[in-house]
Amino acid sequence: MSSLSSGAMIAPSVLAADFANLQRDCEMLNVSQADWFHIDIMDGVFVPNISFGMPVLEAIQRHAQKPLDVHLMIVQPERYLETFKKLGAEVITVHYEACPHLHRTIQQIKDLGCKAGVALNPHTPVNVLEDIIQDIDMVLIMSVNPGFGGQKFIEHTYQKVQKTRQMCDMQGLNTLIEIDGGVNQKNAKKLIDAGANVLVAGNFVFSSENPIQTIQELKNI
Ligand SMILES: O=C(CO)[C@@H](O)[C@H](O)COP(=O)(O)O
Ligand SMILES: [Fe+2]
Repeated sequence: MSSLSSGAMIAPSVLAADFANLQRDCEMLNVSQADWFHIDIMDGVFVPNISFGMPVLEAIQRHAQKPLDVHLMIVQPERYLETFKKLGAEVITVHYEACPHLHRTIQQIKDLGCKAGVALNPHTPVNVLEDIIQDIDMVLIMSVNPGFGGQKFIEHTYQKVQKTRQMCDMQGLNTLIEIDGGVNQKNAKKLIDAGANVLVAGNFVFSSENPIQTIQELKNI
């Protein structure tokens, strides 16, 4: 897993790729400066949308040459952790709001040899992580309501990033902070300054004229 001394890791969200040209888009990400492939799994229950499931992930795995960062927007994610590991997940993120036994779920992810992330919806305060932060590798802060790509970035996110970074610093932790939703060139620098070190970008990358260059520009921030 790559990391940088400055700037942020970039995880383009495959949800915004052209599914009729998935191999082409995976190969584009392979040659780009992207660090991870961000994979959004939505079940139509936890979020009001269904994205894609195992067969599509299997196809992505065949072509992706970078770590798969799997964002599970599903209820009872513990049912499928092993399957996602088999399908190439290196980072598995579950939602705080979907896991009544979060500590156990995190242990299950780590026992599989994956990095464990916890995602927070926009309305969930970061202090709910106080007693789990030392056990996780990444906090994913949703900067839109989960379920759809292409939404408008929620400005309050900067404050949540700062608070999360402070919480990590106070406990001497180097936890990754990933921001997901509406990320673009305008908000990326402020997010990094606030303490983010992984930026997910879907539409900003895939709807741009030159996605490779767009990723490079985000990477240079
Ligand atoms: O998890 C989600 C949405 O629920 C995201 O990963 C989106 O797929 C990001 O897409 P953009 O907002 O960058 O278009
Ligand atoms: Fe996501």
